[in-house]
Amino acid sequence: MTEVLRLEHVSKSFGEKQVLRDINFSVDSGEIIGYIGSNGAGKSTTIKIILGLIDEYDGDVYVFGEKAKGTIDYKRRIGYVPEVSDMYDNLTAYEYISFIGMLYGIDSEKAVSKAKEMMEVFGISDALYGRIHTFSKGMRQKLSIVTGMLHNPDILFLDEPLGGIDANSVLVFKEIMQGLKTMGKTIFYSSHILEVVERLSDRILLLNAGEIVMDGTMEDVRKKRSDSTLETIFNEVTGFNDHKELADRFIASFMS
Ligand SMILES: Nc1ncnc2c1ncn2[C@@H]1O[C@H](COP(=O)(O)OP(=O)(O)OP(=O)(O)O)[C@@H](O)[C@H]1O
Repeated sequence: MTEVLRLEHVSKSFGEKQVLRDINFSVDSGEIIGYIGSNGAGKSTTIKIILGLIDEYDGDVYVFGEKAKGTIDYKRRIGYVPEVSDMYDNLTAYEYISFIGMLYGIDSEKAVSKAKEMMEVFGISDALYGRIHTFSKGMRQKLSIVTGMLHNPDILFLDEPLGGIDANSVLVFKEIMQGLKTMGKTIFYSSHILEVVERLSDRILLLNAGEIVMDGTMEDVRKKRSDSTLETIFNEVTGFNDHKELADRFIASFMS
């Protein structure tokens, strides 16, 4: 196995607020990493640092063995499906795909024909000439998955990729992930849908308040904890067991 990603002592603050504290981990090629944590734990920030979208941070990030800061070469080998896609809404899907293809040096016709087939799989190829601002949330997300993979990346970063995606397409998506894994692709996957994370991941990294508090395979994790699902383990590790009281409080607030 070849190491494709390493974070050493990565810390990040926004103003006074420290978001990441001394993050250390490495990832080998072909691994599927489930990166989980509560809202605001710092998952997207970590991914953006790795991708070079945030460049002010402490510590070091190595991608494909090279220090990431100031380098852009590795970006061609990386795919990114962001949590919220920043698309050019006035473009048609066709135009957007051609544009993304161009950024990656893929001929426009080739990019569109590849993307059209991928869109067919997700049942949205009819929208190829539609303007993106007319797309539903799920359609946008599917287009984002298509464009994130168009250039056949070696590592794929998926930040909550299933938002708005229908149950049938989720099944297809899970099979795609398994297929990519068989091909030796590396997948770094962040999601709150723990049932999917549990099923897909070789390894779980759990981020709590900016620190990695768990790093292991599902088997390792289960051995250490008596609970059997990732959801209960997540609740336990993040010290969360008052959901009933919180729900009662929430209801009481608007009833008063
Ligand atoms: N550009 C920014 N400026 C200031 N604060 C930021 C910025 N980006 C993120 N933060 C803060 O950093 C913290 C971590 O945010 P991040 O988006 O990484 O969390 P996350 O784990 O991905 O959360 P979620 O599960 O809700 O998507 C949050 O408190 C957020 O408000």
